[in-house]
This record gives sequence, structure tokens and C-alpha cells, in this order.
Amino acid sequence: MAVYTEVTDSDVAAFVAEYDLGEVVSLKGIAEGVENSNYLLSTTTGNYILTLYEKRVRREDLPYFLALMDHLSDRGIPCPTPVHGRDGEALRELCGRPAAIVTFLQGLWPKRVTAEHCRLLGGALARMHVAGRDFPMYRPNNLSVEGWRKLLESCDGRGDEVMPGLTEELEREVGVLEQAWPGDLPQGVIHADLFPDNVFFQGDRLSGFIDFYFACNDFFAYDLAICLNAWCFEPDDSFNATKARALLQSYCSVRPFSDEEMAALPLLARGSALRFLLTRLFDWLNHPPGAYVEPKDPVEYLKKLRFHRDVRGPAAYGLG
Ligand SMILES: Nc1ncnc2c1ncn2[C@@H]1O[C@H](COP(=O)(O)OP(=O)(O)O)[C@@H](O)[C@H]1O
Ligand SMILES: N[C@@H](CCOP(=O)(O)O)C(=O)O
Repeated sequence: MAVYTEVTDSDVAAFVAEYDLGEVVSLKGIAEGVENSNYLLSTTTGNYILTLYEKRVRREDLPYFLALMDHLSDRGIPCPTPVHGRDGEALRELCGRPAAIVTFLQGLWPKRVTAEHCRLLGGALARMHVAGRDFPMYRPNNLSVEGWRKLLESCDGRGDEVMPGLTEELEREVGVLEQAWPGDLPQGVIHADLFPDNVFFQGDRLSGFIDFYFACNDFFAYDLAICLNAWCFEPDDSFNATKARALLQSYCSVRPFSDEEMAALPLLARGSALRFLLTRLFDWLNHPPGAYVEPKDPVEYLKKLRFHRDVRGPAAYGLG
């Protein structure tokens, strides 16, 4: 369960007193999620999400994430909006952690992804990229190519505890991707963690995006590469080109891809697989025994990486 920091009734009452949100009715820990502590907060004015930011989120990055949610929702992108206190601040401290309240988003994330989900996702992602173009803040992607060698080193050569030969394969991959990574592609604000559990649907529409706590400035096509990995593989690890085509075509109908972006896609998808493989590997090797949150499987992302390594053109993604 993703509640790392326990909040008592008196803590939350004092916290909520800083806002015009009425009285606290209840506070329930939310089991889903990995990175932060999330609570469903009910007050006499409605439902909200209270988040206490944990290990991977740096305090200095929080103004970027919160301002981005304000910016995108002002431009009609469905996403949570930070609630500002009576002093105008959205970010404050609770139980020794940075904390914020955001609006509650209706809908559920898809447990079984369909091509229609991918189609809706593609269009909405492109609209988010366009809406972020005039966002004035900048945050580099510290989990992209410049960060991978350090991330691998932080695993202390223990990759083979997960699979024999893994450390060597990852060292090779990091080297190849460092050499081949594109220098310049269309870029702007990206979500950078758009997995199915961060996208809500209601009936036949996409009702919103959540979890902007990896958002950063990077190649737009890298966000799509993350989605290809997270949405277009089946539980038996096979790649579903129909889902990929639905995702990419609907994205391009809103924000067309350049030839350079299309050509770079297999490499970006390989790199995005490596990024999640490395953070999962680190968490797998370092999670305390008996911890509530089950670490995610790094090997799932090794298989995805190997798939993209063998891709020779857009036909593999249902295009061309
Ligand atoms: N704004 C929101 N509206 C509704 N539910 C939310 C909202 N934010 C988070 N949640 C709930 O909390 C869960 C975990 O949120 P998430 O941001 O993915 O956590 P983490 O950053 O820890 O991975 C989500 O799966 C969802 O159930
Ligand atoms: N999506 C990442 C883990 C981050 O979890 P989230 O709940 O913040 O999306 C992964 O699958 O490795």
C-alpha cells in the first residue's frame, strides 16, 4: 500500500485548516501508487487527494509539477488542479514531508487495455504536448540518457541477482544508447510516466491524466515511446502492433510526427525501456523485506528493450 507516512486525525485537521475546504470528514490511505503517500481526503466541501511527497521527488521540483497542473488545466487538459491555501500557497509541509492537496479526478484506470484506449490516449497526449508549449518553467529529465550510467552504478553490479548476465547486458546498452541518442528532436513538456494507472477513463472517454511527478522537458516522441512500452505489450510479452498503430496515428492526427521523430522511435522506445528497467532494478534490489509496496518486475522491461533493439522500421509499430 502506498502510504509511507502515516497522518493522524489531528495532523490533517490542522493542515486542512489552512484552506477554505470546510471540515475534515474522513481521510483514507490509497493502496495504489508506488512513489508517494496518497490519501483520499473528504471534507464538507467534497473529495480531494492529499499527497505527501516521498523519496524520489525532490522538494525543489515540486513548484514545477504543481504549476504545470495549473497550466494544463487552465488550457482544458483534464488533470488534477492544486488547491491553494488561504495564503495562496499550494505546497506546504505535513508530518515532515512536503505535501499538497489536489482536486479529485473522476474515472478509473484501465485494467485491460484495448486499442480504443490507445486511440484516446494518443490524441489526448498530443493535446497535452501542444498545451504545454507555452509553459514557462524548465526541468531537465534527470532519468534520461545522462542519468542511466549513474543509475546502473547505483545497483552496485547486483543485476545478476535478478538474471544471470543482466549487469553486462545493461552496461552494453547504456554505452550504445549514450552514443546513438538523438541530439535534437521537437521537445517541450512531457509527462514521462504515462502508464495505464496514470490515465483515467469514464465510459467511452478519457477523463484525465494524473501523477505528474516525473514531468520534465524532453523530446515529445520520448513520451510516446514510454506509452508504446506501457500500453502496447500484452501480458504474454508480445507486442500488439494494432494498439501501437492506434496510439501513433491518433497522436499524429493532432500533432504530426516529423520524419526524424519517426526514425528515432525504435531507439527512444529502447531507451525508455532501459529507464524503467533501471529504476525497477534499483527498487527490486533495495526494497526492505516486508514493505507494503511490491517492487515491479525489471525483467518485463528487459523483454521490451530487446524487442525494440530488433526493430528495423515503422512497420513493426503498425505503420509505414
Ligand atoms: N487527482 C486524483 N483523483 C483521483 N484519484 C487519484 C488522484 N491522484 C491519485 N489518485 C489515486 O491515487 C492512486 C495513486 O496515485 P499516483 O499519483 O499514481 O501515486 P504515486 O505517485 O505514488 O505513484 C491512483 O491510482 C488513484 O487511485
Ligand atoms: N510507472 C513506473 C513506476 C512509477 O509508479 P507510478 O505509480 O508513479 O506510475 C513503473 O512501472 O516502473
